[in-house]
Amino acid sequence: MDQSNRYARLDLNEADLIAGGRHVLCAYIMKPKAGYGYLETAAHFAAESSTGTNVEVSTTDDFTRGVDALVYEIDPDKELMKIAYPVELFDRNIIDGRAMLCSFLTLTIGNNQGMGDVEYAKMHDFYVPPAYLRLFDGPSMNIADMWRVLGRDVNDGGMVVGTIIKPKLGLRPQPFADACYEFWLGGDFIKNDEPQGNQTFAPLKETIRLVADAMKRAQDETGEAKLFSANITADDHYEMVARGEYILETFGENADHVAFLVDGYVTGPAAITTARRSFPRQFLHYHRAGHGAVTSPQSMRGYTAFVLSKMSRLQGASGIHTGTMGYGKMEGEAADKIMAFMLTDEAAMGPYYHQDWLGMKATTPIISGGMNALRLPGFFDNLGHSNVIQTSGGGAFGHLDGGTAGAISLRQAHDAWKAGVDLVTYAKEHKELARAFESFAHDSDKLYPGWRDALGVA
Ligand SMILES: O=C(COP(=O)(O)O)[C@H](O)[C@H](O)COP(=O)(O)O
Ligand SMILES: [Mg+2]
Repeated sequence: MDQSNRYARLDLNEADLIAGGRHVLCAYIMKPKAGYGYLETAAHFAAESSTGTNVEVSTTDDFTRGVDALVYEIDPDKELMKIAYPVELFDRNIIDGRAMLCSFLTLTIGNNQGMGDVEYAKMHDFYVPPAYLRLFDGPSMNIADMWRVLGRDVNDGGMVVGTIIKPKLGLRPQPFADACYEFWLGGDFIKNDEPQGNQTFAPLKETIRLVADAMKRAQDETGEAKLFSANITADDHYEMVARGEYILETFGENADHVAFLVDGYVTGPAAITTARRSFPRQFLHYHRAGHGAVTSPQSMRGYTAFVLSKMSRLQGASGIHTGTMGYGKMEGEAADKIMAFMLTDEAAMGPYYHQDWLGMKATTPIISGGMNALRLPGFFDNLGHSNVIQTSGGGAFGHLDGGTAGAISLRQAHDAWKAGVDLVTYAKEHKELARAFESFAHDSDKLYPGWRDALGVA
């Protein structure tokens, strides 16, 4: 059944829809299955994503028609389809009338992902009007709060030097805490790797007790504040809260040095909101393991990493992984920096829509995945600043002289970039950085040809 006479309004103008403030706009790359017309499929997509189904139903009334999602633009050659969703379509909490991200997803990227007439459809951008934006929690904390704990400038405090405890799994509590202590002697911030939780060989309660003690000892030794991002990801809301409460109680006077890591792709928006609302005074660290299944450029369905990032700011993530924009080991490219700008700026342009955040706090980009000291300058040049959390797991614990030297080499690379000094020149006076060149020689050869002669390494 062709529903384009009801669910398509190609006469609608995007600027008018935005000025009207009544619609959430979504841009998709959509291809119909062979034999289906573009507009007809787009209209069926909008129907299935709002008030309709594949046939007319007798229960539809005039009010229903007023909240139809509408296809307002198509470009079949570019496979582009844009849909306007009336804000009233989205479910609201009974407890406080606020918005919920799961409802946004259920409609805009729900059943439409499995339709028989759609070859593929992927969301590349969305626009949120002020009336809907203000119903989201947004972040309560971000990197500024970390800078405050670290005693830095709260507007331009620079890179938070971080790591991920490696190996990814398989350390018992004491060696885990020892690795933390070692890194903290040179660095600022440690996160649990995302699968680390309450394995039988490393019970959370015992591990956290030892890590809290390691933090105290590292702070005494260095005279600096240290930060830990503890994984509280779980299926069960109560389990997450139990973990969070135990962790805060155990860190005691250092509880404000603790972030909570939630793996928000595998657990979904409910776990992010659990952390956001149960622990509004903690930095909420959104890890996104698994997102590549839908966000990879190879995947033609789901949504992009840009969309994932933008959603995380609405939900209230303090920080989210944004990949390494082509400078690390994970898939990504330099142009991914628009993802970071959408997270941090008061207003930013996405691939299709300009978004004004109306004062909603920024979400901090977390840069991670195959990074080390040598890769940082190129990364910062591309981004244009270094106000990010950067975690190097292998890049710290893979340093030939261990985790402390690894941490120091990362800080030195950041200092060199800040000072505008070439990394090889800086390494002549900074031995941990020089040893990073030797530790990650494959990268050094590629990024800094001639480093061997300059640093006197065979
Ligand atoms: O454990 C790591 C990186 O370890 P290492 O530094 O040893 O590579 C993170 O889970 C990845 O950063 C995830 O990817 P992304 O940050 O792109 O979500
Ligand atoms: Mg990891």
